[in-house]
Amino acid sequence: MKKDSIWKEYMALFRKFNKYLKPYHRHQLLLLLLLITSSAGALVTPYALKIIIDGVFQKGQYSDLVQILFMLVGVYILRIACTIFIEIIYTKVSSGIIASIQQDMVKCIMHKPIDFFRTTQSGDILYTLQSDVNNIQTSFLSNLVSYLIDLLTVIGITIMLLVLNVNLTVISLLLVPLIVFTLRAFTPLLQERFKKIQLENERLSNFFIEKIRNNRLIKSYNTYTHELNKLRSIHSSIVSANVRSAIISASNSSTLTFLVAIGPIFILAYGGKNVFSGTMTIGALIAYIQYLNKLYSPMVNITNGYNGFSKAIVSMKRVEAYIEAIPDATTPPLTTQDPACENICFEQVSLHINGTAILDNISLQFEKGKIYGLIGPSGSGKSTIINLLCGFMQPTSGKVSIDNEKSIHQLPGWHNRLGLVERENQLFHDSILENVRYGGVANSEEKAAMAIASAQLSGVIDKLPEGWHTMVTDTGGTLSDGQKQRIAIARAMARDNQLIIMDEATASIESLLEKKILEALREQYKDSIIIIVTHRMESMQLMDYIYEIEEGTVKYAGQPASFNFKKMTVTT
Ligand SMILES: Nc1ncnc2c1ncn2[C@@H]1O[C@H](COP(=O)(O)OP(=O)(O)OP(=O)(O)O)[C@@H](O)[C@H]1O
Repeated sequence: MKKDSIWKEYMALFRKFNKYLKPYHRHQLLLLLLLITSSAGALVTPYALKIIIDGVFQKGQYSDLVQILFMLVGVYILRIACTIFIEIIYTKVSSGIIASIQQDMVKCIMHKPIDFFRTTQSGDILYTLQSDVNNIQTSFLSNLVSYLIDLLTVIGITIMLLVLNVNLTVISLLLVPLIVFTLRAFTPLLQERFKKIQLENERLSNFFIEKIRNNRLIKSYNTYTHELNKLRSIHSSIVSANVRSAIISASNSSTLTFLVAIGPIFILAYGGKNVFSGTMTIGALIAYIQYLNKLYSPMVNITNGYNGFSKAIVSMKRVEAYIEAIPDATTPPLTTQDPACENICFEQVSLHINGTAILDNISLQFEKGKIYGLIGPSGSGKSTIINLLCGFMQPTSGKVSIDNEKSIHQLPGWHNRLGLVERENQLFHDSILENVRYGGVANSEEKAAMAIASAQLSGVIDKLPEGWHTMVTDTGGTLSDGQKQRIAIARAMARDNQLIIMDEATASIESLLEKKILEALREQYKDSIIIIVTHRMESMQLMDYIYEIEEGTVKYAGQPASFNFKKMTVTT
C-alpha cells in the first residue's frame, strides 16, 4: 500500500476510535493542564538555584533564602498532588474507554450471524476482546498524553534554539528527515512482527480453551504428553516471533537513539569551528548544547513511543472489525400490530451456502396447539430449518412467514416469543433459579417453580442442600447431562412463548421423563407451536405431525401413525 494511503487509513482508524475519547475531552484537558503544571514545576528548581547563587548570596539576606526554600517545598507538594490527580484521572479515563470499547465489541459479537461462530474460534474472539483492547490502553492511551507533553517540550526548545542560533538549529534539524525515514522503514516491519505475535497468541488462547473443554477426552486417551508437545511447539513459535520482533524493535530504537544522540556532536564540531573563528561565544555554545541536551530525552521518547503506536494500530485494526455497525442491543417490544402467531409457513424455501443447496424448495406449515416432530438423518437440514425459524438466517429464496403476513426476519421482537432449547449445555455460572429465569424472562418465583416442575426437575432440586439457589458453573458442575437439559427446558417453559423449539433437547433424558415433559408442554402451551427435533422413535410417536427431512427436502409430511418407522435410514 502507498505511504499516503497508509496515513489516510491510520487517520480514518483514529477517527473511528475518537468517539471513545470524546466523552472524556474535559478530563483530557484537565490531565493536560496537570501534566504541564507538573513538568513546569520540574523546571523551577534550576532557576531557583540560579536566583539563590546569583542574587540571594550576592546581595540578599538569609530570610530571602528561607522564603525561596519554602516556595520550593510548596512546588514539590504541588507536583505530588498533580501526580496523584494525574494517576486518578488517567485510570478513570483509560478504564472507561476500554470498558466502552469492550461493551461495543460484545454487542457486535453477540449480534454476529451464527455462521460467524461456526467459522471463528473462541480463542480468537477472546484474545481480541482482552489482549488487543488492553494493548490499545497500554500502547496508545498511556502513550498519548506523555507524547503530547514531549512534543510541546520539543517545540518549545526548538524555538529557544532558533532564538540562540539559526544556523546551528538548521544543522540540528537536518537529522529530522533521517529520523522520519528510519521510522517509516521500521514501522511496517514492526507491525508485521506484532501481527504475527498476536496470531501466535491467539493460537495459544484457542489451545487453552480447547484443552479445558476436552479435558475428559485428554484424560481418557491419556494424551497429556501429546498435548504438552503441541503446547511446546506453540510456545517455541511465540518465543521466536518475540525474539524477531525484539531484534527489529531494538535495531529501530538504537538507530533512532544514535541519530538523536549524534546531534550534539555535530553541533560541537560546527559550533566549535565558529568559536575558533570568533563568530560565536563559548557561553552561547554551552547554552545551546544545554538546550540540545534537554531536547534529547523527549526526542528519544517520541521516536521510541512511535513503536507503541504502531503496535496499537495493529490492535486497533483487529478491534475495528468488531466495532463497526454496532447494533442496538434492545429488542423492540411487541405491538398489537405484530401477528398473533396462529401459524408459521415455509413457502418454497431454499437456502444455499457457497453454491450448495442446504434446503431445496421446501414447504412446511406449523399451526398453534400442535407438537411437530422434525426428523431425518444427520446433516439433512433440520438445524438449518430451526435457524430460519429463529430468524438466525434468511432463506436464499422463498419465505418464512408468520400468519401469512410478515417474514420472521422482519419481526425484531420475535425473539421475545421464542423458546429455543438445544442439545448442548446452555448454562451460565449462576444459581439454578437464575438460570431458569435468565435475563428476567420469568420475573416471579412462582413462574420459575412451575417451569421447574413441568421440566421434571423438582425432585432433583429438592435433594440439593441449597435447593434452587445452588450455584452451577457454565459447564453445569456436578449436574448430569439430563439435569442440565432439564434446566434449559425449564428456562424455555418459564415464559409465555408462542414457539418452543427443542433441538435434540431431550437426548439425555430418559423416555419416561421426556414423555412427562411433552405432556406438560402440551398442557401449558395449548396456544403455541411446539417443534421437536429428535432421533428417538419413541418420541416421534408422541408428536401430532411429523416432517421427515432428507437432503434438504421434505421426504414425509403427516401423522406419526402413518409413518413407516422401520424404513428410517441411517445416513452418515
Ligand atoms: N454455514 C454452513 N456452511 C456450509 N455448510 C453448512 C453450513 N451450515 C450447515 N451446513 C451443511 O448443511 C447441512 C445440513 O446441516 P444441519 O445442521 O441443518 O443438519 P441437521 O439435520 O441438523 O444434522 P444433525 O442431525 O446432525 O444435527 C449439513 O451438510 C451441513 O454440513
